[in-house]
Amino acid sequence: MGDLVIEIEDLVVRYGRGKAAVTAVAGLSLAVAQGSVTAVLGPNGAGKTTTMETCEGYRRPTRGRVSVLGLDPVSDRRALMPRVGVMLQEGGAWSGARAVEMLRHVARLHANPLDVDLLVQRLDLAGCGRTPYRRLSGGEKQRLALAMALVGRPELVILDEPTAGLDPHARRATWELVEELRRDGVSLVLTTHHMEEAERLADQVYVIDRGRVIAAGSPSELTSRGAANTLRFRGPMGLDLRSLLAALPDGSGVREPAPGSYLILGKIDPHLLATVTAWCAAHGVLADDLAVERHTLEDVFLELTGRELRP
Ligand SMILES: Nc1ncnc2c1ncn2[C@@H]1O[C@H](COP(=O)(O)OP(=O)(O)OP(=O)(O)O)[C@@H](O)[C@H]1O
Repeated sequence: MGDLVIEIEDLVVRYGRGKAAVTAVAGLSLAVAQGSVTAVLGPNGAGKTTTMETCEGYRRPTRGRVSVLGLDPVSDRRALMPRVGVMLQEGGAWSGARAVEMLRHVARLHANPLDVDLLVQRLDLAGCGRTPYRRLSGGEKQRLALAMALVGRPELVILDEPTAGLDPHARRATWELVEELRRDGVSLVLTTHHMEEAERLADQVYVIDRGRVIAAGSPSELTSRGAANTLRFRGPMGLDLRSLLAALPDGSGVREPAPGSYLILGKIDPHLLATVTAWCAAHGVLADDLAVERHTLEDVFLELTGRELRP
């Protein structure tokens, strides 16, 4: 691993005090290597935003240590500002200002900004360039926030759910931009609850749940841990999972993540496939859409927590 641009050690962040206190981050450690893309993947409320805000200097750790580009995000905030591009979930913009004017203003604050016109074109912001911020659509706000994070050519970019609410076209444009930045040597951290996004973009993924890291590794390390494949089928809801599990080899798992949607985890081989179809035949179940698929990060999360990544 090269130099670290972010180091978080045993971070605890609590909101409120006493009995009403909420522990949003509960002893989380992670590291971001220079020039890499790191994804922080977790369900709603896992503590992703709180962790990112601590790196951005907006929150103080209740306990633990956070270092960004070797500096303290709170006390060295001024020194870090020009070097770190931040995209918040809420955009952080002025309601009456026009989109492209805002971007030009932010560009002027930086010594060596990107070409604003090019960025506007890449993020498809030309059509709404004269629209006041408060009138932008959700997707336009997201794209503008991304442009504002990138315009100063930061060394490190922190993106909180950069593609939430974007249509597939805008999502792909964002992914391509992230890939280009990485090629240019920029370090990126992004939070997401989309496993496809983490799988496609990230060199390193931290899966977090309830304020803690529950698994970490490259996407292929994570998905090849435990089960390599997943068998899926659809059938009537509420099948007897215990009976099905009893028919399967030791080490297999059976879940019904959504009503009528079944998932079998474990060593998926021809014998197991035959066992499942035989069980279905014996129980009068016609298995629809039966498919063997590569194990995904979504499956990893389900295996580790018994819950789904997305609500
Ligand atoms: N200002 C606050 N005051 C009290 N509790 C808070 C505050 N901000 C967040 N929390 C709580 O802290 C926990 C973690 O929230 P956080 O926003 O960091 O999660 P997240 O992983 O980013 O979630 P999401 O994917 O929904 O954005 C949640 O239980 C949330 O309700």
